[in-house]
Amino acid sequence: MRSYLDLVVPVKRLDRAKSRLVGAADGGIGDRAAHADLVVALALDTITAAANADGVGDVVVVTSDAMLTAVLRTEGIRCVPEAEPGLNEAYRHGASLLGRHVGALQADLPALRSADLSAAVATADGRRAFVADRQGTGTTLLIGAPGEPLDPRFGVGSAEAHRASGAIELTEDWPSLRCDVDTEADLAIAAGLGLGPRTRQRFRLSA
Ligand SMILES: Nc1nc2c(ncn2[C@@H]2O[C@H](COP(=O)(O)OP(=O)(O)OP(=O)(O)O)[C@@H](O)[C@H]2O)c(=O)[nH]1
Ligand SMILES: C=C(OP(=O)(O)O)C(=O)O
Repeated sequence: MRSYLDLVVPVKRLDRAKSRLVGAADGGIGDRAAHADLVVALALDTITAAANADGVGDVVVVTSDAMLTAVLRTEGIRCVPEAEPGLNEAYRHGASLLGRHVGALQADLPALRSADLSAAVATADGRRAFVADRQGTGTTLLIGAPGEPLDPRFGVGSAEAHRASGAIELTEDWPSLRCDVDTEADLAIAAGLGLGPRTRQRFRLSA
């Protein structure tokens, strides 16, 4: 019987997160509250789709942001503070709190469809595996092998780093799982795929 995959989703403090998206929120540039709301919306749409995916068990968000923690907890989402700063540190900390089969999911996938994530989990089939972002250089999902350390290698060039770590690259066409949003252009592409409801409300469509 295949085990459920528990997921760690990290989110930076809202005043520092998604700096390349400043100005994309409905309030435009200079509206820090609107930017924070957009980051929360991206995370909520990602986490909601992830939590509803077949094959996914628990989801834990690692963040040291008090406002984000309050909002996510209202939605019934488990949050824990960072033990130390840094993205891979956040993944390792979250993984240490979960079961024996753990994955790492980026929090900026606002077009994520549960079916794409389920298909990736099923295709990995218990092997250490990853899904590259749309550009092919970054990573949106890393799945650890059951009982093995997650060993996250996120950051610039993480697709190659995960390949080098022995993770199998999952190459199927799952556009919603590959569409991380770093820039306003990425958001427009995600909008073409179909944004989750919170992000749709917050994104100031400039076109
Ligand atoms: N908890 C935690 N999450 C992080 C950290 N660094 C990045 N993340 C999260 O990891 C995901 C991918 O990071 P990036 O795409 O680089 O996002 P970002 O750093 O917020 O965006 P930029 O400021 O534009 O570089 C996002 O969901 C971030 O919130 C960190 O130090 N701690
Ligand atoms: C940290 C990463 O994300 P991004 O490219 O979105 O910064 C990554 O892909 O490893």
